[in-house]
Amino acid sequence: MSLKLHNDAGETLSGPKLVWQLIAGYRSMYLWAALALFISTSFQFIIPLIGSATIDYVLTEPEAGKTANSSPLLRYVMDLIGGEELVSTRLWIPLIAMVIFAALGGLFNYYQKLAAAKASDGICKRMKDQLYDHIQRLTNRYLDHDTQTGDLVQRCTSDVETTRIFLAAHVVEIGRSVILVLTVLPIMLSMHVGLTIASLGLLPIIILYSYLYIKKVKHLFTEVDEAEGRLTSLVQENITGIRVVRAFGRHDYEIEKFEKPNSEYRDTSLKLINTMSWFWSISDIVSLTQIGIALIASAYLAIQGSVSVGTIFAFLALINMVLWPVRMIGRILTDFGKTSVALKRINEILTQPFETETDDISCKPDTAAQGSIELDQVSFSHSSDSKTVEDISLSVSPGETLAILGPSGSGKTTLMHLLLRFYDCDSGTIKLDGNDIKTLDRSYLRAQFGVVLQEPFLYSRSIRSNIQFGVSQANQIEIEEAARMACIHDTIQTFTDGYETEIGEKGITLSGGQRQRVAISRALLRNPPILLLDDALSAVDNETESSIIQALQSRRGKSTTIVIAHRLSTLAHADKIVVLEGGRITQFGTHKTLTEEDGLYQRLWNIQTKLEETLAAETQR
Ligand SMILES: Nc1ncnc2c1ncn2[C@@H]1O[C@H](COP(=O)(O)OP(=O)(O)OP(=O)(O)O)[C@@H](O)[C@H]1O
Repeated sequence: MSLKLHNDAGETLSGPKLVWQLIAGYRSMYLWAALALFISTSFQFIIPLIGSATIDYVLTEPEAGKTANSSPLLRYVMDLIGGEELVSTRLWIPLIAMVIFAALGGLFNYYQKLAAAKASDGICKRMKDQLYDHIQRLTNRYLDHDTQTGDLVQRCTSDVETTRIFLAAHVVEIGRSVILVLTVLPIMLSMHVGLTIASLGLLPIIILYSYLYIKKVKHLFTEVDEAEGRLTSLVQENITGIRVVRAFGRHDYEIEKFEKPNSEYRDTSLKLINTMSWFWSISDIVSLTQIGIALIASAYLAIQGSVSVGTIFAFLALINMVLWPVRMIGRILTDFGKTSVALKRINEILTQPFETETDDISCKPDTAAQGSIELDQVSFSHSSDSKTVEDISLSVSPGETLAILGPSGSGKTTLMHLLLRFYDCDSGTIKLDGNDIKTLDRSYLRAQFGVVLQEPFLYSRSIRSNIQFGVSQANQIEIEEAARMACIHDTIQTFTDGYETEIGEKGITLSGGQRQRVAISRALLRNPPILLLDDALSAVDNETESSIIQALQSRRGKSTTIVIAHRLSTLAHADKIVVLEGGRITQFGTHKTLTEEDGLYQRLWNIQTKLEETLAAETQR
């Protein structure tokens, strides 16, 4: 059952509606917990009443007026445990009765807590699953511009935990408070109306005060949560970039940079603690005043002889039973304030549109693509300032190799992202096998590509599971074949654990070139109709580069290949070469035609061949 925490207008629900929606699917479990709570609370009531009845009918001298002023309820309780004649000779009866009721109360309390914990853990697991699932499907625009990784992590962990604590400890506690107030009140009223008013008169004030106070300070919970989110993001970024910090000797700068959000977090936390301390102190003063008033009123009525000692004993025990949960209402409201802020932040993610939200799929072929690609007047901008790629038209036939060259920032990677529909082009069309990719199912579309991104990301898992990432059922022979083509098989064999070698945080660190080659193996293992290599050989040496190119050429005709590179040696073999400058195609041809044509390609060719000649001459000397 999926979680829906907002109304039709997309606003996060609030108050009881939010809690009701949150516990959807687990309401019956909470009902059982509430029932257990009710039974456990009832047993708790009986204990002081047994004590009071024993005081009034057995322990107090039966002077005129005293037992006569005892309440009918205590009379009933005394009869229930056997009557004063029996109890006066067997004082252990009330004692055993109290122990039995306490034990039964404890047992039901245990069940109540277990049911609430199961429900809260279940709700939060569902919430985390849903968040994780949703994050996988968010649009690239949202991930690029509207959020930070650390903040996302905080929402999925700390905010969910805040919710869990509230659900485990407080949802049933609200029930307890309501049950207590609703049951204790008639019991007290049945015993003595005046003393009840004196004992509970401040209760509405405490409840109203708690409600208004928490409402007023709720914004502080948001501030603390946001400050924590900023801090988490900074820590996450810093740990990821720790080598850069060290290489540039920027520890002091980074420590100083950390100081500000860290201080902000401390200051907002302190502000919240200070505000809440005031809240608790004032609520304590009112509660203690309430007990004081009850004590004075009891003493006055006892001196007058209008209430029995047992009634006073019962009242004092019952006031404590009610005041504690009423004071808990303050804590519940506080935690509910925190939880509703956390849920709002969680809901912000859950209400983000999926990247597939506006898809209008009219075409989902059953077979793999042939691999023909056609771009017709494609334009796209990352921001409203300028176009990232403009008016791009080109075509690649199945099995052909297209190379893209261009200065940094000219839009090469963006073009690749458009092919994969990480973004949709603003105008123009991209077709795969004659079908507009906007009409194709995204997972079908992406399954047609083997991609090596510019910064290949590898998981902290074994080399095998990294290569196997896109084809989990691939066997050892297929994995090794892909690794051989990417010229990484021999290197893997030198590792003690071979393909089982753990990489990343859990194991060895691969060099940049090795990472690229593992990523190429991963892409090749899919045997994709289209292979996209974005600067995928930039970190490998010339010799390995030429071996990989040879291996790729041996696959010629099997896949359409699109290669982005800065080194002309990587591009020269391509069937077609496109030169991209400032987001536009400025040259188009083959290596031969472009070396003869005035332009960027020729200039780079001249520089690179001259460099190679100089190097060769230097080596001969
Ligand atoms: N997610 C993004 N949000 C905003 N702008 C972006 C984003 N990605 C890229 N850009 C901008 O788009 C332009 C083209 O970037 P792109 O990565 O496509 O260039 P490139 O030709 O692949 O560069 P390089 O050769 O350095 O990899 C750059 O000006 C870059 O700043």
